[in-house]
Parts: sequence; structure tokens; C-alpha cells
Amino acid sequence: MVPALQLHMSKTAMRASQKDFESALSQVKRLKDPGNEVKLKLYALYKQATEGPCNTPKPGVFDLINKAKWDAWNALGSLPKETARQNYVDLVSGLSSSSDSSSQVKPEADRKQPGYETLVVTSEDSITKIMMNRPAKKNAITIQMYNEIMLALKAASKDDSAITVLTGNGDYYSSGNDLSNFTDIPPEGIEEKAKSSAILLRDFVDCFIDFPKPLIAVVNGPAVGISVTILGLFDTVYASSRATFHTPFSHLGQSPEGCSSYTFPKIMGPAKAAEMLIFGKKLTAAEACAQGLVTEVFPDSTFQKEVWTRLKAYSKLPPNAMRISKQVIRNREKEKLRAINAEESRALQERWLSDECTNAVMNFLTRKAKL
Ligand SMILES: CCCCC/C=C/C(=O)SCCNC(=O)CCNC(=O)[C@H](O)C(C)(C)COP(=O)(O)OP(=O)(O)OC[C@H]1O[C@@H](n2cnc3c(N)ncnc32)[C@H](O)[C@@H]1OP(=O)(O)O
Repeated sequence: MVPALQLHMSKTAMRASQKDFESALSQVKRLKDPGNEVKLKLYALYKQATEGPCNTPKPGVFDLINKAKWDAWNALGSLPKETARQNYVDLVSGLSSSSDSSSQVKPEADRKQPGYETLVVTSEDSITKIMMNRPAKKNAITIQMYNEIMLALKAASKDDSAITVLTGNGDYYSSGNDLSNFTDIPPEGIEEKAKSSAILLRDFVDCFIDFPKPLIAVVNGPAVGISVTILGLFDTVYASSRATFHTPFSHLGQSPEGCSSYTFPKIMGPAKAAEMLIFGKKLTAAEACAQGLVTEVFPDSTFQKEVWTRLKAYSKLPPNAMRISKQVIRNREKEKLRAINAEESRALQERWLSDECTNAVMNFLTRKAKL
């Protein structure tokens, strides 16, 4: 870029940002109480934007409020003042843009793409959003929903959106595989059912392995089973503080899928992965974040606003650069992931024929067992 033009552009951007910052400062006074976590975030960004990195002495352990403020500011490290100012403006605009603070999203009937019964698929602001839409069944994934998610991902890989999001409608992200999928046995028998389910599973997970654009999970509530395991194939995972992460495979007489037998030990180390995948330990959002499965946790009260503000900003980045970056990060693992997916699907095909699995599913369907 011509240096003079570059200088002009950056000065304009900084001036605009300073103006936005001042208006955000007055806007923030009119907001209803956004809760302590957001207030701390606002405080930290304000201090960073106006004074730069925190270099004041750390308050004593009993000075709880000032220590919390200092920690929040100090956590921003050497974030540049301009970026802090911009983040402050984005956060305030997200907080003001909608008065709806609930985690339930109303399906956007007017903008939704036709042809899906179990999903609401929308494309707006260079973001394709695929929302699982069986809230009364906790977004349990039926055979139809697996097929529709694959269709939606294939369409999103070719549309002009820059990023793609998977999320859930209602209080759950997803309760995983719909256990009544196992009851629809074809005339060819149970072996045939297990075989076709293994093929479906392999094809479904391959779609995530091969997805070419940045893929983001917006985990709006508890996540179970396959909705958790495939998170290792996403590029970013944002979670509400209400979300939990649970893979009760042994309880169900089953074994891990979604390449989690490979991605989880890689992400969180073998010992933590084994506790989740073998013993079914349920993680809170904070624990999942500490272990690297989740990118960032947001307070439930501001989850939708904060996440969508962030995603709208990301979706404005150059789309080709984002795609190439993803390829560079992921491509060398693709063949390996496909082989792991095939192996996990084969193991499950056998598990689905076991007494352990049949009894666990029957117990759930006859309401003798719940997680
Ligand atoms: C073909 C490819 C296979 C890939 C392999 C995948 C494996 C997995 O994903 S394993 C994980 C399977 N999921 C589960 O085991 C979860 C089972 N569900 C539960 O334990 C509970 O429903 C709950 C803890 C998720 C929620 O409990 P609660 O808040 O008490 O709500 P309800 O149980 O009353 O649920 C409301 C409604 O939704 C139905 N439902 C919820 N989850 C599922 C599910 N996974 N499969 C089928 N149906 C589900 C539940 O039966 C209720 O229905 P109604 O009784 O008709 O209201």
C-alpha cells in the first residue's frame, strides 16, 4: 500500500474509533446492569484503552474488589490501546443492540433457508448459521438431522459466507444422538441397522473433517455425546457459562466417535481425555475451557450478544485468507482424521449390537435411566 494512503487510513480509523469510544462511554451509563463479569471486562478494557498495560501494584488478597479489577486489567497483558478501545466499543454495542438477554433464540422465520425440517439455517453478515431446532427434545440428533446438517455444511462450504456457525435452539446445545434412532430396525435386521448407522456416522464426521471455512460452535447450553466429540474438529468453540460437556459412552455401552479418541488426548492430554471418554466425567464450561476444548466462556446473560458481536467482527476479515489459514493449520491431519473416523465407526458398529448398548438404550427409552 502507498505509505501516505496507509497513514491517512490508519489516522481515520483511529479518529473514528476514538469517537466511537467516547459515545460508548456515554452509552454504557444507560445500560441495565450487565452483571459483574461484564462490568469487570468493561473496566479492564477502559483502563487498557486509556492508560495502557497494567503496571500498578497488585492489591492485597483481602481487597477483593480492587484485586478482581486489577486481575481483569492485568489479564489484558500488552493488548494495544487501539485494540482495547475497539473491543470496548464492540462490547458496549453488543450489550445495547438487543434487549433480549435470554439464551433462547427465536428462529428467524423470515430469513431462514427453505428445505430443512430439523434445522434453522440462515445466512447474514457473511455468516451462515446452522441452528439445531428440536428444543423440546433437547436438540437430540435424529437420522434426518444428521442428513440435514451434512446438507447444510455442504451448502455453506460453497456459499459466499466467510464463516459458519453451529448452535442449538432452546436450553440445550444438543443431547447427542437421538436414542430412538436405534428403534427403527429395517426388515434386513439389526446387523444391517448397525452397518447403515456406522456409514452415516462416518459420513457425518467426514463433513466436519473436510469443512473448508472457519467453523465455530456456539454452545448455548449443555452438550452431550456426539455434539461434544466433534468439537475437536471445530476451529473455535464459544460456550455459555451454563454449558456442560458430557460423553457418557461407557454408560451407554458405546465407545467414542467424532475423532475424539485422537483429538481429545491431543487437546487435553490422555489422562483428562480418558476421564471424559471412558468414565463419562461431565465438565463445566470453565473446566472445558481450562482443558482447551472450549476457546472462551461467556456469562449466560450476555452470551448471545457478546458472541455474535465477536463473530460479526471476525466475518469481516478477508475470507480467502481465513480459508487458507485453516487449510495450513488442518490439512496435514486430514488423512489421519479420516482413518480414525473410519476406525471409531467400525468399533461402534459392533458396540451397537452388544447387550450393554441395547440395555442402556432400552432403559432410557422406557425411562428407567437418564444421564
Ligand atoms: C448414528 C450415529 C450415532 C452416533 C453416536 C452418538 C452417540 C451419542 O451421542 S451418545 C449420547 C446420547 N445421548 C444421551 O444419552 C442423552 C439422553 N438424554 C438424557 O439423558 C436427558 O434427556 C437429558 C439429561 C439430556 C435431559 O434431561 P431433562 O432435562 O430431564 O429432559 P428430558 O429427559 O425430559 O428430555 C426432554 C425430552 O427430550 C427427549 N430427549 C432428550 N435427549 C434425548 C436423546 N438423546 N434421544 C432421544 N430423546 C431425547 C426426552 O426423551 C424428552 O422427550 P419427551 O419425554 O417426549 O418429552
